[in-house]
Amino acid sequence: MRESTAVFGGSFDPLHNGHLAIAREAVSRGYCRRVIWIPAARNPHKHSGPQAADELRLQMLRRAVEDLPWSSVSDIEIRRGGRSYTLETIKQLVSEHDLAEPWFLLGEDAMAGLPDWHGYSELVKRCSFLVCTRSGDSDAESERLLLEQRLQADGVRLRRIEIDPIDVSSTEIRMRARRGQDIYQLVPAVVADCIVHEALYTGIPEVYPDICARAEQEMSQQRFAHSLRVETTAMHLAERHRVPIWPVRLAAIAHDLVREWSPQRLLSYARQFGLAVSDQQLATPVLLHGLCAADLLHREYGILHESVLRAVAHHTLGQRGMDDIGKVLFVADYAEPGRRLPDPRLRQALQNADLSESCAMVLEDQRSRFGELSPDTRLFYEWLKGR
Ligand SMILES: Nc1ncnc2c1ncn2[C@@H]1O[C@H](COP(=O)(O)OP(=O)(O)O)[C@@H](O)[C@H]1O
Repeated sequence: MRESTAVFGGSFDPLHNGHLAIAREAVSRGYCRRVIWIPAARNPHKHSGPQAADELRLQMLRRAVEDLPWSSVSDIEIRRGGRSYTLETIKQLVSEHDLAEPWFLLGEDAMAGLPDWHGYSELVKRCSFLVCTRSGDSDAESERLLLEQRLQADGVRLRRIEIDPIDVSSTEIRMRARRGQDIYQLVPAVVADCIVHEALYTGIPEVYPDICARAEQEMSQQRFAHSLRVETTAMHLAERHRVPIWPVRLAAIAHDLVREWSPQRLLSYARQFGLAVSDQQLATPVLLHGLCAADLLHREYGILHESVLRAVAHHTLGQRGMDDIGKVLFVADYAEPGRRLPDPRLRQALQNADLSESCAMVLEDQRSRFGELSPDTRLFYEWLKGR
């Protein structure tokens, strides 16, 4: 059947609910019976390539559409490598799959740039274009019509699908992932799981080796060995409590990065970069080492992951509202196997407790050893106990 296949090309870095919605509309409105998703190796109109590796983008896409009988994924552009020219792709698809004239599925933002596509005049003879536009956007309507007339004069065969706008973009998802914010509302769950598991777009796996090397170089041997044990303990805890591993690893290896700085150096760093210093930290500057390490991760390594930064900043005194990554670091720092605990049963108890109970047990142990908790830590304890 002519024009029953739509080719949907894009970077899919990553695939999101907006992409899925337009493909679904194209099928449910009867324009095509199937959609072939084609992740680009490299979009020729963008300065930089995709951030996620080809294999991962492909894997996310495959998992996201595997239950949609009208969908299939092709890796021809990734296999071809280099700039992904749609003309080459269409020619190859037509010859390999005996496709009649296919549709090419496009978002509205891409429509205006069509005349600049490689081999434009040949491309428009080989496929028709299905363009998704925002319904109800009357301001843009006259501009749209002008553009359509221009394209039609060039021989472009074009159909519009009006859809309710889906306000989501891959850029937004990458930014949210970088900050460690929730993305489950914006992408299929399998895609979100993959992004979280691989720490995609966070920059964490990329900077981790440098930070680890710096920790080894700048810390005493003893302290570096402690950091490594905290990391291992934290990874076990993270696995047991289903907390993402990469942010935990980074927080653990970096938490004491500046622990051996002198009080003067900590105070002058905090002053230089305008960090808010509490009275307690002013009186005992070593308490600033978490805050300074978190600031350094952000400033020198571009880490924006909010949970990692908070976990590192507050690993010594704890914090009301601490999330799971913070709790894992807090517990691992106290209970790593190199620490001598007065009550050996604590380690055993931590095996079975949930993360909030574990933090509370650590605080109770600290109180029995060192006396009253500091005011901030008391607030943390009361919060953990639901008070
Ligand atoms: N929220 C959205 N609603 C409708 N179309 C979209 C949306 N997001 C992206 N698109 C369209 O999906 C296609 C693929 O987008 P993308 O993966 O960002 O790849 P690229 O920008 O590299 O082409 C483009 O044609 C784009 O216009």
